[in-house]
Amino acid sequence: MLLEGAPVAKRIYSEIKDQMIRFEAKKPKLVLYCSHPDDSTQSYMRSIVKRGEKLDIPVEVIEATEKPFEQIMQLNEDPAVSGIMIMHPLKGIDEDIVIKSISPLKDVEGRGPTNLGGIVMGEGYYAPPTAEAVIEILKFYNIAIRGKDITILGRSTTVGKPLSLLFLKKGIDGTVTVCHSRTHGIQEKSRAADILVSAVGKTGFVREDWVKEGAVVIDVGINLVDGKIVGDVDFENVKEKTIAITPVPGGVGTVTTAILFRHLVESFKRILDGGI
Ligand SMILES: NC(=O)C1=CN([C@@H]2O[C@H](COP(=O)(O)OP(=O)(O)OC[C@H]3O[C@@H](n4cnc5c(N)ncnc54)[C@H](OP(=O)(O)O)[C@@H]3O)[C@@H](O)[C@H]2O)C=CC1
Ligand SMILES: Nc1nc(=O)c2c([nH]1)NC[C@@H]1CN(c3ccc(C(=O)N[C@@H](CCC(=O)O)C(=O)O)cc3)C=[N+]21
Repeated sequence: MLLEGAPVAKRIYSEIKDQMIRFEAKKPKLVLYCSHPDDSTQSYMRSIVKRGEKLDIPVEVIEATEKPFEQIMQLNEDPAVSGIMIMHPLKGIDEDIVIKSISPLKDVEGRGPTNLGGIVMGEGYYAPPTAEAVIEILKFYNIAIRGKDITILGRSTTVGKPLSLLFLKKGIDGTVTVCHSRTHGIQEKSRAADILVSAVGKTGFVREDWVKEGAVVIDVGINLVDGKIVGDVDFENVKEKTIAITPVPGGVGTVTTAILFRHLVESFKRILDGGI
């Protein structure tokens, strides 16, 4: 089975549109905060702006000045702003400090300590959209997670590490192994998985002999080869061994942006309900 992201994203966008109708004239706004964005960041920002246009949700791009802290404080206090995305990399500015200064309510990418820490505790926090997208795809296609052996390749703060915690949550109930560049026996650990997730950022990283017969493979990687997007998984060979696999493009990435907008609408609702 091909685990396409489009139907998953479509359902999320339709839920967002339903909620927007209930808000009537009021609208959430997303701010993309950037400093000298590189090509990949610019293209991602363009795709978010476009999606905002389709959903009739304003997306504003704000460039960093020499006083980033004051800018963020202003955005935190502005009731018209529902979500803030700190575009990575933030050139010439300490990105960590800026991330820590966003209000947790508006941290729709779940990058700050409150939201990241919140995943350890449970509900009510924003998980990084990419990590959440992986779980969303598995649930959409009714792939059982409970009690399964899951191997995650990659331990970044935006994907691998938070995803391991989402899989561990009570009610999701996966058993997780997280691998990284210092892991011994990564091939065996991959082969042991019922569900294998690759978030490494290397083309052809996951080969056929790394995958158990009948496994589910989720490819988070986005790598540019000759101007084309490819994942981490040697798709053509690996797919024969799997019962389900995500394509790249058209898989996890498609759902990631939808989750981002879902968080934005949630933040908008919370701010409406409770004030900032
Ligand atoms: N689909 C989507 O929406 C998104 C896709 N991505 C893509 O996912 C991929 C991962 O992104 P991100 O997590 O930010 O990347 P990072 O570069 O932050 O992390 C990569 C991880 O892979 C590990 N790794 C690198 N080389 C090896 C190796 N040879 N063996 C084992 N582990 C290795 C690193 O280990 P160590 O920690 O030891 O260095 C690290 O934990 C990228 O291709 C990125 O473009 C990212 C975000 C969103
Ligand atoms: N705060 C922050 N969050 C990010 O998530 C972030 C960032 N900064 N800075 C830049 C990088 C780059 N990035 C990409 C996302 C999608 C595609 C991409 O190509 N997406 C395909 C879909 C890919 C697929 O379907 O799998 C598309 O939009 O058509 C590329 C690059 C996010 N980034």
